[in-house]
Amino acid sequence: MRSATKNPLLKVVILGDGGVGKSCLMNRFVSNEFDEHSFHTIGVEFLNKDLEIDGQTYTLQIWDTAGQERFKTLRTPFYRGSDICMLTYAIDDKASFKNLEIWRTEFSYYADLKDNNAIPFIVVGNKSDVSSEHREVSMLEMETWCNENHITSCIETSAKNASNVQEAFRMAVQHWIRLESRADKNQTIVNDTVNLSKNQSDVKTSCCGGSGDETN
Ligand SMILES: Nc1nc2c(ncn2[C@@H]2O[C@H](COP(=O)(O)OP(=O)(O)OP(=O)(O)O)[C@@H](O)[C@H]2O)c(=O)[nH]1
Repeated sequence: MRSATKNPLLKVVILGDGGVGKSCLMNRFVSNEFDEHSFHTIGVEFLNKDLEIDGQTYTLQIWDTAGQERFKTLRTPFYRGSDICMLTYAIDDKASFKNLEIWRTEFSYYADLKDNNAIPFIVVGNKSDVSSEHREVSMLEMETWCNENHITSCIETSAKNASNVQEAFRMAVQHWIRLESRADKNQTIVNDTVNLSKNQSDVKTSCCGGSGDETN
């Protein structure tokens, strides 16, 4: 998180296969608009949007990336410094769901993650408005994959009818808040440990000083 502005600024990257609806999700969330004929993204685009949670306003800097393989070199430099990674697929496209693993690996590599748990991943199954005969991925499959990959946040959305889009971003930030407060607690423990060893070395010094005085 960068704290140059008054509100915490969170960098959110949206990843997933071309055509799953990443640009539409961002535009629905930021502008409450939907484009039936959205064009493929080339490289990356970003938009900012404020979100309030428990009286605190967070500025989300949302990076919409190009899902097509040919744009890989254009998108990957933008992964570093991310606070939240949204792994997206379309519920009527099984291949896009299967590719989540590839997206997660690509993100972890180029964001230079040491620990996958250090960044909130959220899995988003978009196009939940499609009719049941077109559905290729069930909720259970999504939840199972998330459990297996230790991802605790997942949700189905529709950028088309606006279902759960606000909730998806809210869920991601809430997850980030939980991880951040856990990291703060760990930092407090580390600081206490350092202080404790500092006190011990103070004691040693005065001991040595004391014995030195005695020999003189
Ligand atoms: N039915 C339905 N269609 C959607 C939804 N979201 C996006 N689409 C359609 O899916 C197509 C692709 O949407 P985009 O948002 O451009 O997809 P993208 O993931 O950004 O694609 P790339 O830029 O190539 O990575 C467009 O025709 C959208 O209108 C949705 O929730 N429901």
